[in-house]
Amino acid sequence: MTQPLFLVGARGCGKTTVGGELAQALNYRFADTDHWLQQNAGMNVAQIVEGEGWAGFRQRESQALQAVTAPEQVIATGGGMVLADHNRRFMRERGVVIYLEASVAELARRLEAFPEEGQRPTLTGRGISDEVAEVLAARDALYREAAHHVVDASLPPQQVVTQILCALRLADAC
Ligand SMILES: Nc1ncnc2c1ncn2[C@@H]1O[C@H](COP(=O)(O)OP(=O)(O)OP(=O)(O)O)[C@@H](O)[C@H]1O
Ligand SMILES: O=C(O)C1=C[C@@H](O)[C@@H](O)[C@H](O)C1
Ligand SMILES: [Mg+2]
Repeated sequence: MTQPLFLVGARGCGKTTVGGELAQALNYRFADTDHWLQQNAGMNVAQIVEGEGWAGFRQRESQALQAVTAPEQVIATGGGMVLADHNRRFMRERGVVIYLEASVAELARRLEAFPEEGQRPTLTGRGISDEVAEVLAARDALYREAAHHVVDASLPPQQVVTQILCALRLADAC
C-alpha cells in the first residue's frame, strides 16, 4: 500500500500528534496542511484570517492539501478541511481517510491545556467548550462522510496508531 493517508477530525483530536507517529511506524513522510500553509504564507492562521478572512484561509488550505498529497505520505489536515465538498472528494479518491473521533469533553480538555491561539483563532466567538460542541455538531457528519475508517482518538497516541494500522490491515495483533 502506498496511497496517501489523510487524518481528519476536530481541533485537538490529535491529527498532528498521531500523524507524526503513524508516519514513523510506516516509514512514510509526514505533512501537516496547517504547518505547510503557514510556512508558505509567512503568517500564522490568526494573521491570515485577520487579513483575508476565513474564506482566504479556506482557499489556502485547499491549495495546501493538493500540494502535500503524494504516495507514502501521512497528511494531518486542518479541522475544517472537510467543509469543502471538493476536499472531501479529493481525499476519498486519492487515498485512505481516517477520522480521529473524540468527545467534546476530551477535545475541550486538550484545547484548554494547549490553546495555540496563533493556529486556532476562535471560529464562533464562544468559549472553548461551547465552541467545540457547536463545531463538532456541525461537522461530525462531514468527517464521517469523508472517512473510510473511524478510530477512537481518546486513547494515547500509540494506541490510536495501532487502531489505524489494524483498520488498514497492516498489523498482526488486532
Ligand atoms: N491521543 C492523545 N492523548 C492525549 N493528548 C493528545 C492526544 N493527541 C493529541 N494530544 C494533545 O492534544 C493537543 C492537540 O493535539 P494536535 O495538535 O495533534 O491536534 P490536531 O488534531 O492536530 O488539532 P488541529 O486541528 O488544531 O491542528 C496537543 O497538545 C497534544 O499533545
Ligand atoms: O477547525 C478549524 O476550522 C480549524 C482547525 C485548525 O486545524 C486550523 O486549520 C484552523 O485554525 C481552522
Ligand atoms: Mg494539527
